Amino acid sequence: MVVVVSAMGKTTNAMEKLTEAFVQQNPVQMKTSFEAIFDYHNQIVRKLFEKDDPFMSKFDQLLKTLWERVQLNPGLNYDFEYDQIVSFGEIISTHIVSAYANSIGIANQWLDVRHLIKTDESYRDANVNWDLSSQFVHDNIDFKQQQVYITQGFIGSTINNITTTLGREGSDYSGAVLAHVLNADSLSIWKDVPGVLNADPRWYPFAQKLKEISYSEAVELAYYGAQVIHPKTLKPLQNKNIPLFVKSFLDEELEGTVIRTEESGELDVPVYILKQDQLFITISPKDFSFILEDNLSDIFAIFSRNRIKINLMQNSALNFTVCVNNVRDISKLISDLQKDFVVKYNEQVELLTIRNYTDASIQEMIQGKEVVDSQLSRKTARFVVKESAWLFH
Ligand SMILES: Nc1ncnc2c1ncn2[C@@H]1O[C@H](COP(=O)(O)OP(=O)(O)O)[C@@H](O)[C@H]1O
Ligand SMILES: N[C@@H](CC(=O)OP(=O)(O)O)C(=O)O
Repeated sequence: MVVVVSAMGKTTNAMEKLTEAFVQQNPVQMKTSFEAIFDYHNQIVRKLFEKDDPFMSKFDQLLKTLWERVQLNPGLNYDFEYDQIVSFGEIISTHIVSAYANSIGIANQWLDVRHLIKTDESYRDANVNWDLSSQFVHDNIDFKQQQVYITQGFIGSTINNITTTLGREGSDYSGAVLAHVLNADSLSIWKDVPGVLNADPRWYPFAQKLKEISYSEAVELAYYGAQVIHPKTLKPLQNKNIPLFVKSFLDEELEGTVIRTEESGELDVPVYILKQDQLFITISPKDFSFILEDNLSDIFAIFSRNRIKINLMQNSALNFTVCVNNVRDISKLISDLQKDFVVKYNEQVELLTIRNYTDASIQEMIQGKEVVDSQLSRKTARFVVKESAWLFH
C-alpha cells in the first residue's frame, strides 16, 4: 500500500500567505504567517509524541528549514518561489504521519515523492513525465521489502530536482499517478464527506450521495468544478481501469462512492456545481468587426499565455464572453486583452452548472437570482448569476 498524504488542514492556504509575504518582503507578515504554521503543527505533534521523542527534534529541524528558506532573497519568478515554500506543507505532514504510524506499530517507510514523480518546469501547474516517473517509482518501491510507504501528494520535482507542485488540490492526482504506474488494484481517496454528492454540502443543504458513477461522468463533474475530485485524477485511472473509491475518514464503514467503467450507469439525480468568485468578461474587436476565427485565435493565445482557464465561453457577432476564476494574475490578462480588444467585465458573479438538469431543478436554483448569461445543452445547464445569498427551503 502507498499512502499519499496532503498538507494538514488549511496549511496550503497558510503557506500561500507566507509565500506572499516573502515575495513582498514583508517581515511582519512573514513572521505572523510562519508562527501560525508552526503553532498549528506544534499543537498536533505535541499530542502525538512525548517531549523526548526523537521526532520532536526532527520536527523542529523541518520548521527551521522552512524559516531559513524564507530568509533568502526572493527571485522574480513568483510561481517558482511558491512551489519551493508551499511544498513544505506536504513534507511536514508526511513526516508526522509516517513517524506516528511507525510509533503505533504500522511499519512504514517515508518516501520523498520528489524522487518518484518527475515533472516539467511549469511551476504551480507542473506536468508529469510519465516515463521517468514510472522508472523512479519502480526503482524506489518494492513491496517485497516494505508493505507500506507514506509519501506526499501535490508535489513533484524537475529532472534537476527542483520542487514543483501539480496544482491546488493536487493530492488526488498524485494518488492517481502512483496508482497508474504501480498498476494498483484500486485508489481510495479519504475525504470529510460520505462520498461524491450531488452538490457541495457546504452550499446546498440537501446534497445526497452518488453510489456509483462512470469515469466519464466523474470527469464531467470534476471539469465543471465539483471540488471533491481534482479534474486530472480520472484519466490515469480510466486508462488502466483502476476503480476509484471516494470514502469518508469520519466514518470508515460507510460505503462511499465508486467511480469505474462506463457500465456504471447514468446519473439519476441532477448534480449542482457552483464556482464562486468568478469574473465575467466581454471581449469585442475595437473596430466593430465580427468575432471570427482570427480574433478567437488571438484571444485564446492570450488566455493560454496567461495560463488562465476558461470556465465558460460564448460568442455572438460582436462579442466573445467568458467566465474565469477571479485569480491573482487576472489584471495582467485584462491588460493584455485591452491592447487589441474592448474589454468589459463583471465581478462578483458565480457560475452554476446543473448536470442532468430538470425544469424543476433549474427553477429551484435560479429563482430570485439575477442571471447574467446562460447556456443549455442536452445534459448540462449553466448559469452565470450575480452573487447573492443562496436560500433553500
Ligand atoms: N459534489 C461534491 N461532493 C462532495 N463534496 C464536495 C462536492 N463538491 C464540493 N465538495 C467539497 O469538497 C470537499 C472535499 O474535497 P477537498 O476539499 O479536496 O478535500 P480534502 O481537502 O480533504 O482533500 C468537501 O468538504 C465538500 O465541501
Ligand atoms: N495541499 C494541497 C493539495 C491537496 O490536495 O490538498 P487537499 O487534499 O486539502 O485538497 C492543496 O491544498 O491544494
